[in-house]
Amino acid sequence: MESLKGYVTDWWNDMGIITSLLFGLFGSVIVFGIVRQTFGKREKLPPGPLKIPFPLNIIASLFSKEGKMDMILSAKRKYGDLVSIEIDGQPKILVGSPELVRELFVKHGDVSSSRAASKPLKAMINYTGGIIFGESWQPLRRFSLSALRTFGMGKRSIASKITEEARIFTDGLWESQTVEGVNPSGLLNKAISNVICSITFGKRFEYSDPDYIIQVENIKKIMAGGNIPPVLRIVAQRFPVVFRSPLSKNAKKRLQSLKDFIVQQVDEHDRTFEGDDIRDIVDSFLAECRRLQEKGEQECYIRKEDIWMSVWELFIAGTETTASALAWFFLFMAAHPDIQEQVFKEIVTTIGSERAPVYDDRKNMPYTEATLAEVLRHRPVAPFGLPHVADETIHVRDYVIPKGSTILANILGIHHDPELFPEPSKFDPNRFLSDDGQTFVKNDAYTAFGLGRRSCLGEQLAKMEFFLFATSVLQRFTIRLPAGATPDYSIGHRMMTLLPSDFHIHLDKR
Ligand code: HEM
Repeated sequence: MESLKGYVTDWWNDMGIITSLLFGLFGSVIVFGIVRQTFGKREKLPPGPLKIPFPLNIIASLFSKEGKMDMILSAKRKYGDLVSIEIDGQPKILVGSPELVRELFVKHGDVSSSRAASKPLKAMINYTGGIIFGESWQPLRRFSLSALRTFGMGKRSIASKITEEARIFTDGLWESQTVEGVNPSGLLNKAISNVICSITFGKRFEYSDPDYIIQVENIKKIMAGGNIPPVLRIVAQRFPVVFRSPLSKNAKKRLQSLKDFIVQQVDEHDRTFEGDDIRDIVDSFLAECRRLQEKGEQECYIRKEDIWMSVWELFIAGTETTASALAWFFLFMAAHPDIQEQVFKEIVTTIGSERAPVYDDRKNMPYTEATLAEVLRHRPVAPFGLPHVADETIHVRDYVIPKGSTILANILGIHHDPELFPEPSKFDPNRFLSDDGQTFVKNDAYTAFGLGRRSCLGEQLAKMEFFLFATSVLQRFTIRLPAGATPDYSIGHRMMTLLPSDFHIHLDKR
């Protein structure tokens, strides 16, 4: 018995020494880590607000008074130009200076240009991405850019279609006006979607067409987050099965309806396809599919059954952005009659009051061009661009951006940085004009269309639409706010676009 006791005591003593050693070693590692983190030059994540772990972040989001936009703007002020932050339960890196955006998206463009296809869309409608979110984005982007040039951007033919759409829109606006004025947003969405329809499907739809109304509404709802409440989005990051549950039923119905509409157009094009008469972008895709098929499957970066995803992305990227830019333009013009008059003066001297505007007119209209740039400076409608994903770990300044991180350009923060744009809250087109007011002057910090190899594919088209719609309306009407109303610059709830809260304007014939 005595010997057993002695054995246990010895063993305990021995273990005590080993345990002490282990504890000592463990403690040293921690102390070393703290010292190294505090004093050593060490790679670290960019600073940012405290990350609240799941599921506490759901509770925090329910009680948070700060909107998403405010949270992001205040993060730049508090933590600087490179911030790590969680949005809807997902970690992101926010890039808040034009130099850093260039460094990351241009200099490190070879490892920062991927995007990740949306999990909800994959789960709900088997969407794996096209030009924007597909894995074969490089050849698809090259091909789409050339197709867009052929059927849209910079071409006189599409310019005249845009001007015609702008006329129909302006008439519609005038006819819809009541004593309370008119909210331009609904008609704008229909008109701008029609421009994409003209380019992709070779036809436009009547604003009263019930099927078209459903699709415009679908795009609007999808852009607003597909009816999925923010809390559910946080949960779904952990449990993607939510996207297959009855909770997502409405969202899925909308997504499927838009998919069916596009697939139907593609099938119709396929049935009537003639190789020597390429009518629009869908025909261009079909012709490319056939060419690739003849060359053999391996090189096939687009298949007929995938075309809908690229067309879908053109609608998603090209409708609400441009429609919101124009909505902000109307609001700013109504709120600043003096600026509106200066734009009108330029319209009268350059275009006159009879001839319809053409895109070339902008070259002689620096004040108008400056006003349009100032709208997108003040309210960049794609405030964080589209998410990029780091393919490799990226070292930038003293920080590290780990492989797989989602990176967003904080365009809104850049455009409201007083160092880059003095008095950023002031709407002032003069910041884009030379001292004599005769020349439009670029500003390198202006990043409304993004930078680098994933910058906006539709920039030229968007600029054409913006100019032609804005001048077509102001040529015929004065815009004003309803009597007694003050301009509301607050931002309507959206995921990726920055659109004004609902507002009314009054039109008076010139
Ligand atoms: C005022 C209107 C618009 C603005 C401010 C705008 C802005 C942007 C921005 C900031 C990006 C993301 C850049 C990045 O990720 O680094 C983007 C991407 C894109 N935009 Fe636009 N956009 C507008 C209109 C349009 C239109 C009309 C089209 C239609 C054809 C379009 C098609 C695209 C596409 C396809 C992409 C993705 C490019 C890629 O992933 O490679 N955009 N846009």
